[in-house]
Amino acid sequence: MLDADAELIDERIAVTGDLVATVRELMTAAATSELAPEELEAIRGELAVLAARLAERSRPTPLRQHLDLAAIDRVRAGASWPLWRHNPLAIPLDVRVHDGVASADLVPGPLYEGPPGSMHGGLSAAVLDSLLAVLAQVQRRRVVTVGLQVSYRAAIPLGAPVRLVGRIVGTEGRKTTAVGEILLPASGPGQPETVAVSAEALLVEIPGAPD
Ligand SMILES: CCCCC/C=C\C/C=C\C/C=C\C/C=C\CCCC(=O)SCCNC(=O)CCNC(=O)[C@H](O)C(C)(C)COP(=O)(O)OP(=O)(O)OC[C@H]1O[C@@H](n2cnc3c(N)ncnc32)[C@H](O)[C@@H]1OP(=O)(O)O
Repeated sequence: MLDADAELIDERIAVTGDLVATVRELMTAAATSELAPEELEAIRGELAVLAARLAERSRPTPLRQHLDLAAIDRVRAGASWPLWRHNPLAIPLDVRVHDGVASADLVPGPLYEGPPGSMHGGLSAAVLDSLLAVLAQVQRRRVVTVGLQVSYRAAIPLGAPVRLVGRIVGTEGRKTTAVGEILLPASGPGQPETVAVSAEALLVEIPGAPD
């Protein structure tokens, strides 16, 4: 690949990431705005114009940054992995892997609501699945999830920080078992974090290099 092509791809990845981050802000603003209905209708018209403009040239699926062998090396050297940066429907996570433990910080926003005031269980499952799949992929295994068992132990309030952690507990042939947790902050100094959600994933290696 020519340097100029690589630069263009890097620029597209960066600019689309920023665009999608702004779209996420827009999604929250649209869902929660209490402006007058006429104003909402006017804004909808302006946004429809922008959506059509973006769609003038498009690809079939979202832009995706590849967690390929080179990116895996960077993550193993301490860089975080910006998971789901380019898909506004997914919850973005900056995943770090240190000493075999994957972690990410998250503040559940208003759009993550399931039961009133707390995070939707399917979304909790999705973020843990993503974290554990990345962790397996960082071991240079191209995997898909074939099973995910989730236990919901405490509600996750919206707007407050939580921490995701995950580690691999077993590998047998093509199969990797990994466990993860969503942790609520300690209530005070010296207090433990509370496990709000725990999950165990069974991941199976599929042919091909990680990408
Ligand atoms: C929107 C998604 C985007 C995904 C993006 C991916 C990467 C992005 C890049 C970097 C970031 C990475 C990840 C983060 C993002 C998201 C990832 C989330 C992960 C997922 O969300 S991924 C989607 C859901 N996932 C599937 O779409 C899998 C469907 N599935 C199959 O494609 C086949 O099932 C396959 C090919 C896996 C195996 O098929 P096969 O024919 O090659 O092999 P076989 O059947 O022999 O299974 C081999 C051994 O696994 C055991 N085994 C199989 N299935 C089992 C089950 N359900 N329970 C218990 N054990 C099971 C067998 O018992 C045997 O075990 P044993 O060897 O001991 O007999």
